[in-house]
Amino acid sequence: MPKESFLRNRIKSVGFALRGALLLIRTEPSIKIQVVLAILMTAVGFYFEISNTEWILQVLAISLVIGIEGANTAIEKICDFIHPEFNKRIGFIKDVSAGAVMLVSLGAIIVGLIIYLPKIF
Ligand SMILES: Nc1ncnc2c1ncn2[C@@H]1O[C@H](COP(=O)(O)OP(=O)(O)OP(=O)(O)O)[C@@H](O)[C@H]1O
Repeated sequence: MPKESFLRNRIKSVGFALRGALLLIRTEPSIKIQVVLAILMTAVGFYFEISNTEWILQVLAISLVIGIEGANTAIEKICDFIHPEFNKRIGFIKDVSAGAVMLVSLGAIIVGLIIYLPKIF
């Protein structure tokens, strides 16, 4: 059987990734909230006419939070699949994964404060 072309494989992978992103948005409440916040912050960015550098930082902060939240969801699903029962080590893995989301979220909040506080006050 002939090997599929490199380009065809890449296009397929993008399709799978898009399906994953849509699944996340449709099924995960935390991702839904973050997407709503991302849309809100984009509107706020237009309202305050933030600079190109500020847009870059805001887009990076938002995509980092949503991306890490997606990875956290995947880790939680793996944990639930391999060990649905209570287990101390599974609890540790889930806590660490949630902690990673909290750390990038804190960073994103600080970026937001640095951008918008001087514009508000
Ligand atoms: N199988 C388990 N064994 C031990 N502790 C668990 C287990 N499942 C969950 N926990 C504990 O409960 C916490 C929440 O886990 P859960 O899977 O409900 O994540 P969540 O943050 O509520 O998920 P979501 O992102 O869907 O809101 C974990 O961080 C962990 O401390």
